Amino acid sequence: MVQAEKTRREPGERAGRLPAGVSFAARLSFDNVWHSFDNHAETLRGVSLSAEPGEVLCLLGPSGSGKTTLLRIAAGIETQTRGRVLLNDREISGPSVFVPPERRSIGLVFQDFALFPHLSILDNVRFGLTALSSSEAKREAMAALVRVDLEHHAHSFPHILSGGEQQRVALARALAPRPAVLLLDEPFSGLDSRLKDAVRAETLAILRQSRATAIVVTHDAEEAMRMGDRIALLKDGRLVQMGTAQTLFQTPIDLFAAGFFSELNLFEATARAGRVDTPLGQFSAPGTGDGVAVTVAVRLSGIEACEKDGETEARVISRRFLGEAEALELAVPGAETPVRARIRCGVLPSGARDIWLTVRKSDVLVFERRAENA
Ligand SMILES: Nc1ncnc2c1ncn2[C@@H]1O[C@H](COP(=O)(O)OP(=O)(O)OP(=O)(O)O)[C@@H](O)[C@H]1O
Repeated sequence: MVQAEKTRREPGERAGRLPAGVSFAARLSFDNVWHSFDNHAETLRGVSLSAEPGEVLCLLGPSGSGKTTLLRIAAGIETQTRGRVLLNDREISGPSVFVPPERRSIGLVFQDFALFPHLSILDNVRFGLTALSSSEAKREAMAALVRVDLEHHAHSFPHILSGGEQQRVALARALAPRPAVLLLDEPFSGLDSRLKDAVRAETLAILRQSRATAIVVTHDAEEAMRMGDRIALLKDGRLVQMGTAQTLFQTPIDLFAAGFFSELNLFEATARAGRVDTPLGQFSAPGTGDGVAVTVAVRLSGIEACEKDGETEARVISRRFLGEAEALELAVPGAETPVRARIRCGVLPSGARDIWLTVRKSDVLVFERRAENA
């Protein structure tokens, strides 16, 4: 299966061969959206966000944070309890408006692809093209299959296709009606990890070419960073932070956001004169008042280790080989629990025991301790 995937063209090549955009991209906005299932706690609590025309927006968050529910509300297969959904400033769902799913120009790709096993690939893709004549629907479906490079499988049945190919059929089916917005719910979660990177890159290329606005649900921060023009991070039904991957990674709004993007060592400290002391050294905490309790988060990847000339002494407790990197557990004077570090392989000689650490300042984040961070 993997071999066959490799013989295809690169995604970028496809863009040159086929006609450009197929959709009129639209802005999709959620305005103060609340939701709860009958007699259950709130699933969404006042979410307001917009996906801009033509952008790929990733909805990121842990399991149960409300990502799928938000997508289903946009598609019209779930209804919010309060708030509005707008497509290009036109309300498609609100207190007195409900545009049915088939009239929203919004396509949906499900987690499990949801292909009909008894229909050919072509008929699967044709399925949503009910507004067209039979011959037009066939032509459009074939064009959508060409777009995902699967026209040669038009008359095959889903079971003979690899997971990656099935995902592309699902994408072709969703794109065939030329939606203004495409919603993808964990589209790569069913794929073999070796296939994932290739299918993700291809999907992104196809989305760009289609020019549809896309909202992609994922719980994987790395995937969100690879795919999203912007990322909306959700927690417990609330929008925590929204921005580019760089913004969320470099300036996370709180400890939750920081921990979602990086593995962290945490130290509790008290700010004094704009600085905080930790077992890994003293760091600046600009703007933090004297006596304020803070959590200092140090990225595992921000700790460098060497045999001499570092800033903090440490003793190696354990080392685990991870290929390009090595995971270290270290005893550091003053630290109640082992400090973890992720260093490049080969930096420390095997058998190194007493070592020195240096922390990159850009990998230190200081957050005032609040109830939810504590
Ligand atoms: N039909 C339902 N009835 C009651 N509660 C539900 C129902 N479907 C989902 N929930 C709850 O609503 C919350 C949000 O679910 P949702 O599927 O939107 O989260 P999610 O972020 O997409 O999670 P996941 O990544 O696990 O799919 C969860 O706590 C879930 O248990």
